[in-house]
Amino acid sequence: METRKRNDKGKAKGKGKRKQKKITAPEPCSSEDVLFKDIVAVLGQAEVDKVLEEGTELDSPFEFHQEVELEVRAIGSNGEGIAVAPDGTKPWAVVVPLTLPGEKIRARIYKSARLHSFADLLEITTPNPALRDDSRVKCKYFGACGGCQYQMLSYETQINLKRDVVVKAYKNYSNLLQSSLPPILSTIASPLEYGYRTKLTPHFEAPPAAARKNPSATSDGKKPDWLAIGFNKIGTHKTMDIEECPIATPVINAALGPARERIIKNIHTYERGVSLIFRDSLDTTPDIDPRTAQQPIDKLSEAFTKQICVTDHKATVRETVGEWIFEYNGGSFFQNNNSVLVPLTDYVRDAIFPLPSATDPSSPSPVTVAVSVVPDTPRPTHLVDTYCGSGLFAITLSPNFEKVAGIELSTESITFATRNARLNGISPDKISFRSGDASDIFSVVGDFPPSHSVVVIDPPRKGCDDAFISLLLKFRPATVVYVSCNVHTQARDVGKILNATADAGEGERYVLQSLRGFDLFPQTAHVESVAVLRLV
Ligand SMILES: C[S@@+](CC[C@H](N)C(=O)[O-])C[C@H]1O[C@@H](n2cnc3c(N)ncnc32)[C@H](O)[C@@H]1O
Repeated sequence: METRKRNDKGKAKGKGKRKQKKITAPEPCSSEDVLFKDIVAVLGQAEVDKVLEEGTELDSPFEFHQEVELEVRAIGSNGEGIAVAPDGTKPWAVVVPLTLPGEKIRARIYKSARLHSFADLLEITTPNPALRDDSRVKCKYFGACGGCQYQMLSYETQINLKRDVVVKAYKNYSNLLQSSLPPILSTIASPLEYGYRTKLTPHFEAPPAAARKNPSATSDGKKPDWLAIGFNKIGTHKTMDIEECPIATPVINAALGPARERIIKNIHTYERGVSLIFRDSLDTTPDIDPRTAQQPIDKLSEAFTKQICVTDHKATVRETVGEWIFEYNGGSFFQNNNSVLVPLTDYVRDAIFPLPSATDPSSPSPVTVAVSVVPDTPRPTHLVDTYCGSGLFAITLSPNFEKVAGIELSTESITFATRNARLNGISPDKISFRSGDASDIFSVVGDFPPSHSVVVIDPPRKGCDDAFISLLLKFRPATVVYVSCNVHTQARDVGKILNATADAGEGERYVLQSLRGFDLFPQTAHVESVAVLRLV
């Protein structure tokens, strides 16, 4: 993390001199950094430069707990409204959750940082009816719970905002010229707007010592006032009590009540805080023997229609994605919105094997193309799924390839990926998984022909490290599909890949063929993004 001493130029010297504050620039691509870039866009670069030059970027014009009247100018990539300090004050932004551009608000300042303060919303004095309709809100905790930001917006507006996030991310982090970016397509909607989350992780703190010593005080079934089982309150690390969550699936909501009752009854037995897990799963009691599993698995049998809620981090969870069956460990990674996984995996497949263009005269019927440019590359035959988890992309895309290799850090996920391949009847001669750092895969795919290979990249939020990118560039697959839960690190990494090959010869240079967001988390500001890179 970059730090520098504050420029105290022009400040009183000697006695009474203010102690120098250390200015810590946010970690690049962190949510603070993303917010700061949004703030600069609102205040204007020239104004910001002036304040930075003066060295007064930490001198908030507001007192702690001051109430201010503001007009919101923009909505940031993290979902908060960004207002500016009233006329006559220095250029200064105020970040207020749950507010929308054009709205006039009253807010109370609670924290200040570089060129901005954070404030709690007190009142929306003039709402923006073109965007806000509070009757859309489906959750009684909305506005207090930190989970959702967008329930007052139409779903179309949410989708449009998420496209803007992708656009801004590539402008701010890719280090690419606008001319090297394809038109950023509209964000693909989630089929379910509520009731989609297949995983919930509420938490609670340990009881106070007095409650542990006096179990009778908590064993009457009534929830003590000090106990909150739920999620963080907006903008805080304080837990708020949550009895239901409308973005979670009905199966999870049905399990929340009984689980809460058990915890309340036994709370005196807990010595530490706990993070719970609720995962929507198919019934896992009928075991499937991978050695005898046939494809397609008979999903019409009861085993594949009865749903349960898994609440043990170590238990197996089972779900289907179209025709494919997946099992994974309750505590391990799996995408949290099942409804969008067929559209997502189909999209990746269609991006790798583009359909003929609607304007293509050889096409028998008009079809929609998934991509903007279709270079003449040989049909891919080999797939490398990096950061593969329990094999989502490797397995769902496997029919289109002769050979598939996956790699993933979690040995548990790799055990499941291997089992999932067997459950789905894919031969071990065709598909293999190994545990390790993603960059290790390039030492074992030496027999994959790069010109016929696709590398899928789906890393955690921090993106890829430089070692991975340099080995990827050495391997130089014809196609790279980068799926990301953090479009800012994706933009950074895609920029590195394109810039590293910008001066390369024919067939050695990557272009960004298509880019678009996917909405895995409706009602929140989060956006997933898929970038398709091709060698030209
Ligand atoms: C966003 S998830 C994607 C998983 C999978 N593609 C899916 O869609 O289910 C990222 C995965 O990367 C794994 N991971 C994290 N760091 C890694 C690394 N250095 N090398 C390989 N895998 C890593 C995590 O364990 C996690 O399973």
